[in-house]
Amino acid sequence: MRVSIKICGVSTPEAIDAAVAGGASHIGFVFFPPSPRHVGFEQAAALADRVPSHVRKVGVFVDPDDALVESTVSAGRLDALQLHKTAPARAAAIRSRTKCELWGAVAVKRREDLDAAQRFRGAADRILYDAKTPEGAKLPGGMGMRFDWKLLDGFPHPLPWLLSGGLDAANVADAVGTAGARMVDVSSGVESAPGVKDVDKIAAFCKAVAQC
Ligand SMILES: O=C(O)c1ccccc1NCC(=O)[C@H](O)[C@H](O)COP(=O)(O)O
Repeated sequence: MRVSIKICGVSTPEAIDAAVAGGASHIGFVFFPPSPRHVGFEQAAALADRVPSHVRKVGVFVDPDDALVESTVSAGRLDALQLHKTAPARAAAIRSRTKCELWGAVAVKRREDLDAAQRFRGAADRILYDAKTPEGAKLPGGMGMRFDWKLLDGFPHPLPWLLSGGLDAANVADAVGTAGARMVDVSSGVESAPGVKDVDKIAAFCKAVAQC
């Protein structure tokens, strides 16, 4: 069965073109100013114009307020919202208000961290399992950190889900096989420097996923 791909933290037309050429189903725009991948409203609008309609646009947020969500959904013509560090009740409210597909990010280091996924039942449409970044880290994602993929093996997922955290062309086949993922997300693993997407790495990642 085909494994779907989200290329996250895209901020240039070249990276969009590479993701689309590689067969990505989703492209992520980060709306979080401390991130090297942050895009503003006008930039998001211009990038969105470049994304063909069969590829879904995902806004990535850290516990956003309503004003930010509304402005970016409109500017980036977003199809889905990926919320980090956001309580399930708040996620449900944003989902109800925007009518966008809602993805709840679950930060994982130990097995008990997976309990958070259950709390998104009824509040989200999909779970993104991502590596938990260290206490006090500037970013809750996009840091190239992995977690133990074996934690997901046999886990009773409450919702459709995707695997994230420290993936790259060299390890994605192992990750998919170990976790049983049908969808993967990558950011720093297809970059040459923080926030700088590398079109060759995007192509290599997509090729590696296609061979899973
Ligand atoms: O990527 C960011 O800068 C970011 C900032 C704030 C919240 C989330 C962020 N990224 C979330 C993602 O979906 C990343 O793709 C995911 O964490 C995996 O990143 P990486 O380990 O670098 O592949």
